Amino acid sequence: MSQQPIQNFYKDDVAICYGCGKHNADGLHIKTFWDGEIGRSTFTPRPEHTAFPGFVYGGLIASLIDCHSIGTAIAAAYDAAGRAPGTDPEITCVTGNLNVSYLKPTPMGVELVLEARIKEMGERKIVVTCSVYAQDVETVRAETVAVRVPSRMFKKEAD
Ligand SMILES: CCCCCCCCCCCC(=O)SCCNC(=O)CCNC(=O)[C@H](O)C(C)(C)COP(=O)(O)OP(=O)(O)OC[C@H]1O[C@@H](n2cnc3c(N)ncnc32)[C@H](O)[C@@H]1OP(=O)(O)O
Repeated sequence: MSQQPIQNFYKDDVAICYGCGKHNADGLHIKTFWDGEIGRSTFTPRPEHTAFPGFVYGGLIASLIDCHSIGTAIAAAYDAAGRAPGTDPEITCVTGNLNVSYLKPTPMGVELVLEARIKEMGERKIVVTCSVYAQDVETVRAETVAVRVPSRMFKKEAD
């Protein structure tokens, strides 16, 4: 298991994503630990992340899956290239498609565990599956299409 989350290797000037940017003070700070096979993440929803009494808002869960799956895709792509994360040329992805199935209501008050796996590793398209567990019960399952893009896509025109 990597000691550092892949998000620690995102360049400082672009690390402002609401879901996973280390420089977004109001963000969720989602962290992805890749062990060569599975991307793991944990998150404990806060009271403001409630949908209805006792259960987690689905949009929050989709956000967790989104950034964790993109992080898993990026970490796996560095692995597939035989390179350490953060080495140049930088590998960057965005979400092309995010498909989420809510299998059961997800309870508040417990740590959620996310496990993501690579289903397909293409030149540009990386398909990632992700399950969310609450106390070992799978409550959500998703499939994400991560698309590799040039890192300049993250820069503003003026930069
Ligand atoms: C490290 C620092 C990071 C730092 C930054 C950290 C980022 C955290 C990211 C959080 C995640 C987000 O929320 S990202 C924000 C939300 N997402 C976006 O805004 C993306 C908006 N969409 C786009 O920009 C574009 O549509 C792209 C880049 C996704 C694709 O456009 P394109 O570049 O023209 O792609 P194209 O050549 O047609 O296709 C390339 C391959 O991807 C597939 N593909 C393309 N689009 C899709 C799609 N929507 N759904 C399924 N599959 C698709 C194609 O079938 C093809 O597969 P094949 O033929 O190769 O097999």
